[in-house]
Amino acid sequence: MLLSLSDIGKGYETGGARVEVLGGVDLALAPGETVALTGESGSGKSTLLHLCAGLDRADRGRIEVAGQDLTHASERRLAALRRETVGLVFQQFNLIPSLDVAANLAFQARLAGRHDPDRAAKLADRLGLSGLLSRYPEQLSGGQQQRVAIGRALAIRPALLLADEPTGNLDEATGDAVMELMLELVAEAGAGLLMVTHSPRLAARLGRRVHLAGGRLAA
Ligand SMILES: Nc1ncnc2c1ncn2[C@@H]1O[C@H](COP(=O)(O)OP(=O)(O)OP(=O)(O)O)[C@@H](O)[C@H]1O
Repeated sequence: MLLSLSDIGKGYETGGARVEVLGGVDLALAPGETVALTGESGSGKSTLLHLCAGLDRADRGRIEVAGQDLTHASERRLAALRRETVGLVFQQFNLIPSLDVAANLAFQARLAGRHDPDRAAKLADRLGLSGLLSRYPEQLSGGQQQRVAIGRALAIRPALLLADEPTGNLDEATGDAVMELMLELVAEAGAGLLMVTHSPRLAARLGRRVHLAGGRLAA
Protein backbone atom coordinates (compact mmCIF):
# COMPACT_ATOMS: atom_id res chain seq x y z
CA MET A 1 0.00 0.00 0.00
CA LEU A 2 1.08 3.54 -0.69
CA LEU A 3 -0.78 4.91 2.31
CA SER A 4 -2.21 2.91 5.13
CA LEU A 5 -3.94 4.18 8.24
CA SER A 6 -5.09 1.80 10.92
CA ASP A 7 -7.18 2.75 13.91
CA ILE A 8 -5.99 6.35 13.97
CA GLY A 9 -7.04 8.44 16.94
CA LYS A 10 -6.37 12.13 17.39
CA GLY A 11 -7.70 14.74 19.77
CA TYR A 12 -6.86 18.26 20.87
CA GLU A 13 -6.66 19.88 24.27
CA THR A 14 -8.35 23.27 24.22
CA GLY A 15 -9.04 25.38 27.27
CA GLY A 16 -8.61 22.40 29.56
CA ALA A 17 -11.14 20.32 27.63
CA ARG A 18 -10.21 17.48 25.37
CA VAL A 19 -11.89 17.15 21.99
CA GLU A 20 -11.56 13.86 20.14
CA VAL A 21 -11.47 14.56 16.41
CA LEU A 22 -10.53 11.19 14.94
CA GLY A 23 -11.61 8.01 16.67
CA GLY A 24 -10.53 4.92 14.77
CA VAL A 25 -9.83 5.90 11.20
CA ASP A 26 -8.84 3.17 8.74
CA LEU A 27 -7.84 3.87 5.16
CA ALA A 28 -5.73 2.21 2.51
CA LEU A 29 -4.62 3.84 -0.72
CA ALA A 30 -2.91 1.83 -3.44
CA PRO A 31 -0.19 3.37 -5.63
CA GLY A 32 -1.77 5.55 -8.30
CA GLU A 33 -5.16 5.58 -6.60
CA THR A 34 -7.10 8.86 -6.27
CA VAL A 35 -9.36 9.32 -3.28
CA ALA A 36 -11.60 12.22 -2.32
CA LEU A 37 -12.00 12.97 1.38
CA THR A 38 -15.27 14.68 2.21
CA GLY A 39 -16.89 15.61 5.51
CA GLU A 40 -18.55 18.53 7.22
CA SER A 41 -16.59 21.51 8.39
CA GLY A 42 -14.74 20.59 11.57
CA SER A 43 -15.01 16.84 10.98
CA GLY A 44 -11.23 16.48 10.94
CA LYS A 45 -10.29 16.34 7.26
CA SER A 46 -7.33 18.70 7.55
CA THR A 47 -6.23 16.98 10.73
CA LEU A 48 -6.19 13.66 8.89
CA LEU A 49 -4.21 15.10 5.99
CA HIS A 50 -1.67 16.64 8.36
CA LEU A 51 -1.14 13.26 10.00
CA CYS A 52 -0.56 11.62 6.60
CA ALA A 53 2.03 14.30 5.79
CA GLY A 54 3.80 13.80 9.10
CA LEU A 55 3.06 17.42 10.03
CA ASP A 56 1.44 16.21 13.23
CA ARG A 57 1.34 12.92 15.12
CA ALA A 58 -1.56 10.64 15.86
CA ASP A 59 -2.40 9.82 19.48
CA ARG A 60 -2.91 6.19 18.57
CA GLY A 61 -2.92 3.90 15.58
CA ARG A 62 -0.44 3.38 12.80
CA ILE A 63 0.29 5.33 9.63
CA GLU A 64 2.50 4.06 6.85
CA VAL A 65 3.48 5.99 3.74
CA ALA A 66 5.37 4.16 1.01
CA GLY A 67 6.42 1.49 3.48
CA GLN A 68 7.62 3.93 6.12
CA ASP A 69 6.03 3.91 9.55
CA LEU A 70 5.32 7.52 10.53
CA THR A 71 4.11 6.64 13.98
CA HIS A 72 7.54 6.42 15.55
CA ALA A 73 9.58 8.25 12.94
CA SER A 74 11.98 10.98 14.07
CA GLU A 75 11.28 14.60 13.09
CA ARG A 76 14.20 14.33 10.74
CA ARG A 77 12.69 11.29 9.05
CA LEU A 78 9.33 13.06 8.73
CA ALA A 79 10.99 16.10 7.18
CA ALA A 80 12.73 13.83 4.67
CA LEU A 81 9.41 12.18 3.86
CA ARG A 82 7.86 15.59 3.07
CA ARG A 83 10.86 16.53 0.98
CA GLU A 84 11.07 13.34 -1.04
CA THR A 85 7.88 11.30 -0.98
CA VAL A 86 4.85 13.43 -0.20
CA GLY A 87 3.73 16.51 -2.14
CA LEU A 88 1.41 19.00 -0.47
CA VAL A 89 -1.02 21.46 -2.03
CA PHE A 90 -3.17 23.68 0.15
CA GLN A 91 -6.05 26.03 -0.46
CA GLN A 92 -3.73 28.96 0.25
CA PHE A 93 -1.15 28.65 -2.44
CA ASN A 94 1.78 29.17 -0.04
CA LEU A 95 4.22 30.33 -2.69
CA ILE A 96 7.40 32.08 -1.66
CA PRO A 97 6.79 35.78 -2.46
CA SER A 98 10.47 36.64 -2.94
CA LEU A 99 11.05 33.92 -5.56
CA ASP A 100 9.90 34.03 -9.16
CA VAL A 101 7.81 31.27 -10.69
CA ALA A 102 10.81 29.29 -11.96
CA ALA A 103 12.44 29.33 -8.52
CA ASN A 104 9.18 28.53 -6.76
CA LEU A 105 8.68 25.55 -9.07
CA ALA A 106 12.22 24.30 -8.44
CA PHE A 107 12.29 24.99 -4.70
CA GLN A 108 11.13 21.63 -3.29
CA ALA A 109 12.94 19.65 -5.96
CA ARG A 110 16.19 21.45 -5.12
CA LEU A 111 15.72 20.68 -1.44
CA ALA A 112 15.16 17.04 -2.33
CA GLY A 113 18.25 17.04 -4.57
CA ARG A 114 15.99 16.17 -7.49
CA HIS A 115 15.93 19.33 -9.55
CA ASP A 116 15.97 18.39 -13.20
CA PRO A 117 15.86 21.46 -15.50
CA ASP A 118 14.43 19.49 -18.44
CA ARG A 119 11.67 18.00 -16.38
CA ALA A 120 10.98 21.38 -14.74
CA ALA A 121 10.63 22.99 -18.17
CA LYS A 122 8.25 20.26 -19.33
CA LEU A 123 6.20 20.58 -16.17
CA ALA A 124 6.00 24.37 -16.54
CA ASP A 125 4.86 23.87 -20.10
CA ARG A 126 2.17 21.37 -19.10
CA LEU A 127 0.99 23.79 -16.44
CA GLY A 128 0.79 26.65 -18.94
CA LEU A 129 3.43 28.57 -16.99
CA SER A 130 6.23 28.76 -19.56
CA GLY A 131 5.55 32.42 -20.30
CA LEU A 132 5.35 33.36 -16.63
CA LEU A 133 8.60 31.93 -15.26
CA SER A 134 10.16 35.27 -14.34
CA ARG A 135 7.04 36.67 -12.69
CA TYR A 136 6.58 36.86 -8.94
CA PRO A 137 3.59 35.32 -7.14
CA GLU A 138 1.91 38.71 -6.55
CA GLN A 139 1.90 39.21 -10.32
CA LEU A 140 -0.13 36.05 -10.91
CA SER A 141 -3.84 35.28 -10.81
CA GLY A 142 -5.13 32.82 -8.23
CA GLY A 143 -5.40 30.05 -10.80
CA GLN A 144 -1.85 30.68 -11.98
CA GLN A 145 -0.56 30.66 -8.41
CA GLN A 146 -2.26 27.37 -7.70
CA ARG A 147 -0.76 25.87 -10.86
CA VAL A 148 2.68 26.87 -9.56
CA ALA A 149 1.88 25.27 -6.19
CA ILE A 150 0.83 22.05 -7.93
CA GLY A 151 3.95 22.09 -10.09
CA ARG A 152 6.15 22.65 -7.07
CA ALA A 153 4.58 19.68 -5.30
CA LEU A 154 4.85 17.41 -8.36
CA ALA A 155 8.41 18.44 -9.23
CA ILE A 156 9.77 16.14 -6.52
CA ARG A 157 7.93 13.25 -8.19
CA PRO A 158 6.01 12.41 -5.05
CA ALA A 159 4.57 8.94 -4.63
CA LEU A 160 1.68 10.59 -2.81
CA LEU A 161 0.07 13.98 -3.33
CA LEU A 162 -1.99 15.36 -0.47
CA ALA A 163 -4.27 18.24 -1.42
CA ASP A 164 -6.45 20.23 0.98
CA GLU A 165 -9.24 21.91 -1.00
CA PRO A 166 -6.75 22.88 -3.70
CA THR A 167 -9.30 24.79 -5.74
CA GLY A 168 -11.25 26.20 -2.80
CA ASN A 169 -9.95 29.71 -3.42
CA LEU A 170 -10.66 29.74 -7.14
CA ASP A 171 -13.82 30.51 -9.08
CA GLU A 172 -15.58 27.45 -10.44
CA ALA A 173 -14.34 27.66 -14.05
CA THR A 174 -10.72 28.30 -13.02
CA GLY A 175 -10.96 25.67 -10.29
CA ASP A 176 -12.25 23.09 -12.74
CA ALA A 177 -9.43 23.78 -15.19
CA VAL A 178 -6.81 23.56 -12.43
CA MET A 179 -8.36 20.36 -11.11
CA GLU A 180 -8.39 18.82 -14.58
CA LEU A 181 -4.72 19.59 -15.00
CA MET A 182 -3.81 18.31 -11.54
CA LEU A 183 -5.60 15.00 -12.16
CA GLU A 184 -3.89 14.60 -15.53
CA LEU A 185 -0.45 15.25 -14.08
CA VAL A 186 -1.07 12.97 -11.10
CA ALA A 187 -2.12 10.20 -13.50
CA GLU A 188 0.92 10.76 -15.72
CA ALA A 189 3.20 10.63 -12.68
CA GLY A 190 1.45 7.51 -11.36
CA ALA A 191 1.15 9.26 -8.01
CA GLY A 192 -1.55 8.54 -5.45
CA LEU A 193 -3.82 11.41 -4.49
CA LEU A 194 -5.75 12.07 -1.32
CA MET A 195 -7.76 15.25 -1.77
CA VAL A 196 -9.99 17.05 0.67
CA THR A 197 -12.96 18.67 -0.97
CA HIS A 198 -16.34 20.07 0.03
CA SER A 199 -17.62 19.55 -3.47
CA PRO A 200 -19.43 16.30 -4.36
CA ARG A 201 -18.94 17.30 -7.99
CA LEU A 202 -15.14 17.37 -7.64
CA ALA A 203 -15.17 14.27 -5.45
CA ALA A 204 -16.92 12.41 -8.27
CA ARG A 205 -13.92 13.06 -10.52
CA LEU A 206 -11.67 10.93 -8.36
CA GLY A 207 -11.47 7.17 -8.27
CA ARG A 208 -13.08 6.74 -4.88
CA ARG A 209 -14.66 8.80 -2.17
CA VAL A 210 -14.47 8.41 1.60
CA HIS A 211 -16.53 10.44 4.04
CA LEU A 212 -15.42 11.50 7.51
CA ALA A 213 -18.12 11.76 10.16
CA GLY A 214 -18.10 11.18 13.89
CA GLY A 215 -14.35 10.67 13.81
CA ARG A 216 -14.55 7.72 11.44
CA LEU A 217 -14.38 7.12 7.71
CA ALA A 218 -17.14 5.56 5.71
CA ALA A 219 -17.25 4.84 1.97
N1 LIG B 1 -4.32 22.71 16.64
C1 LIG B 1 -5.58 22.54 17.09
N2 LIG B 1 -5.87 22.75 18.38
C2 LIG B 1 -7.12 22.56 18.85
N3 LIG B 1 -8.17 22.17 18.09
C3 LIG B 1 -7.93 21.94 16.80
C4 LIG B 1 -6.63 22.12 16.22
N4 LIG B 1 -6.71 21.83 14.90
C5 LIG B 1 -7.99 21.48 14.67
N5 LIG B 1 -8.72 21.54 15.80
C6 LIG B 1 -10.15 21.19 15.94
O1 LIG B 1 -10.33 19.90 15.41
C7 LIG B 1 -11.54 19.81 14.67
C8 LIG B 1 -11.24 19.35 13.25
O2 LIG B 1 -10.55 20.38 12.54
P1 LIG B 1 -10.08 20.21 11.03
O3 LIG B 1 -9.45 21.48 10.61
O4 LIG B 1 -9.31 18.96 10.90
O5 LIG B 1 -11.50 20.02 10.32
P2 LIG B 1 -11.89 20.08 8.77
O6 LIG B 1 -12.80 18.93 8.54
O7 LIG B 1 -10.66 20.15 7.95
O8 LIG B 1 -12.68 21.44 8.72
P3 LIG B 1 -12.91 22.50 7.50
O9 LIG B 1 -13.66 21.75 6.46
O10 LIG B 1 -13.72 23.56 8.14
O11 LIG B 1 -11.56 22.96 7.06
C9 LIG B 1 -12.19 21.18 14.77
O12 LIG B 1 -13.14 21.14 15.80
C10 LIG B 1 -11.05 22.10 15.12
O13 LIG B 1 -11.50 23.19 15.87
